[in-house]
Amino acid sequence: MEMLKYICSSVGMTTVILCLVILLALRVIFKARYLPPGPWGFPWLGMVPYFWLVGRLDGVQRHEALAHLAARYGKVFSFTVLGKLVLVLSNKEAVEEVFRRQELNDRPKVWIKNGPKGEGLATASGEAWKQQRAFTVRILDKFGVGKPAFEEKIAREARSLLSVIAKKEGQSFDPKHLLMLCVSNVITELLFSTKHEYGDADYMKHLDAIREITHLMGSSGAANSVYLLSHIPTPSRIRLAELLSYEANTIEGMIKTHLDILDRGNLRDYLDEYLNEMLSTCEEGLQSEISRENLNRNLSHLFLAGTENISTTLRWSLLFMIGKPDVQARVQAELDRVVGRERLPTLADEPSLPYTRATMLEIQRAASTAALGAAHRSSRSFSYRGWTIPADTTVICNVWAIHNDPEIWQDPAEFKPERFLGEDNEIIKDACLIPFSAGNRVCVGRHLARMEIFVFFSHLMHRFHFRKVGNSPVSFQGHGSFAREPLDFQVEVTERK
Ligand code: HEM
Repeated sequence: MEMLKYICSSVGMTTVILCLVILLALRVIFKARYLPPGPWGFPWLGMVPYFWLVGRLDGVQRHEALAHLAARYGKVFSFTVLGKLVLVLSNKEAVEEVFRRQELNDRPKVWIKNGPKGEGLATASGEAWKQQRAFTVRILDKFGVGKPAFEEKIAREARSLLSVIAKKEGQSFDPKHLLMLCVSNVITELLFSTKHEYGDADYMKHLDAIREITHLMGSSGAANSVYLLSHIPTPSRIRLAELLSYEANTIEGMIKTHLDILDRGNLRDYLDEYLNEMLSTCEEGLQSEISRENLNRNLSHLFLAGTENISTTLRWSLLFMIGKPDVQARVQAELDRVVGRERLPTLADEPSLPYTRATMLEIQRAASTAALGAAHRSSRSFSYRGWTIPADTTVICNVWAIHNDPEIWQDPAEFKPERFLGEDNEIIKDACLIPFSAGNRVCVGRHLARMEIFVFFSHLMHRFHFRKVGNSPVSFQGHGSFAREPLDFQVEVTERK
């Protein structure tokens, strides 16, 4: 009784609160001893105010802010955001080692209120991810994606692009939509056996929606992984849900058409293969994650990733070429010497084109289109370099920081293809390049991406000379961390004879 009275008195209450605060502080300090170093941040909010302030006041992008923190706290550091622990890897070896671990195979849970249901390959975790990944790798392999036989499909698109650009001689134009369309035709043919014409205004709107989805996904970021916050109807979240529903409905239309005419003896594309697999597991009475529920999102992720990342890399490539005319001239001189003017370049020429290859590697380094990769989540606690990383930690690979690390690259802000060439003009194989991330969830489309970048870039350089419009200097400023893209720009072309 006396004890209770003491606790209720103001002195007692202050003592109890003080003890609780000390215990809490000790717990935080004790836990932090086992974590990689990092900034403390505010209670619960963690580093949110910091990112918000440097973003709003100084225009610093998320990947740049994380690179500044890495310079201070180390290439493996941690902090909290909205009560969640975040581990940031800014070192290639660390990414390769950590992302190889089974407990890092998951993605953070993301809630999009009123968004489409189901889990696609890029966002799924656990068994849903494992099965969809294995299925996708098998089907891409079956269709020869990334293998020499697939080259002609890409080259056909590249030739169509060349004829459209040839008509633009004498005018300035923004290459964004043209590049998106030719790249998207490669992936839509693979997924749905469909293609689109260059003048198709409705499809252009669809491609613009895809770009907007990518940017809104990136900007809504961490808040979408906190259930209560993700349900606050901000204008960008409402817009994102609208766009995702529109996109899911478009894909649903394709699924229905495919189902109506499905011929299980003649599977034409990825969607046919998926439907066939679904029906087979159903007939055998097996439980599977290759399901009607996941199909729509799976197609969406492949379409989105297969269109946005490559077309953005190609936009960067044209920007670097108009900003660095000397590099463009050297690429063209090499193409002329090795390929000649009578035919277009092919993949078989690639080994004999070291400067062109080095230029493509430098484009990928300097562009870092997937600047922060895609976040992983630890499903269990794990030890790494003596630290104990708890379950439910978000783990990020800062691709941009690795590609701009002054300890690895001399003058990282400079565009210099030579950095990828050895003394005998051979490509330096073990360069610290990681555009597709690493480990078990490494980009599933990387072979296709490398092939497309070579075919489209070499065709464009072989056929046209690209130059900037006007006298102002070309800006290599990028924006966005989820899909880092250049600011809009215009080009002019001259056909090379
Ligand atoms: C320049 C082009 C590309 C870049 C820079 C790129 C980059 C990346 C990165 C950094 C990741 C995250 C890997 C991780 O979680 O650690 C990723 C995942 C992914 N990419 Fe790509 N990508 C490109 C092209 C493509 C293409 C053409 C496709 C479609 C075939 C594709 C489909 C995917 C998918 C589905 C995932 C999720 C894989 C998973 O979660 O298991 N990407 N990509």
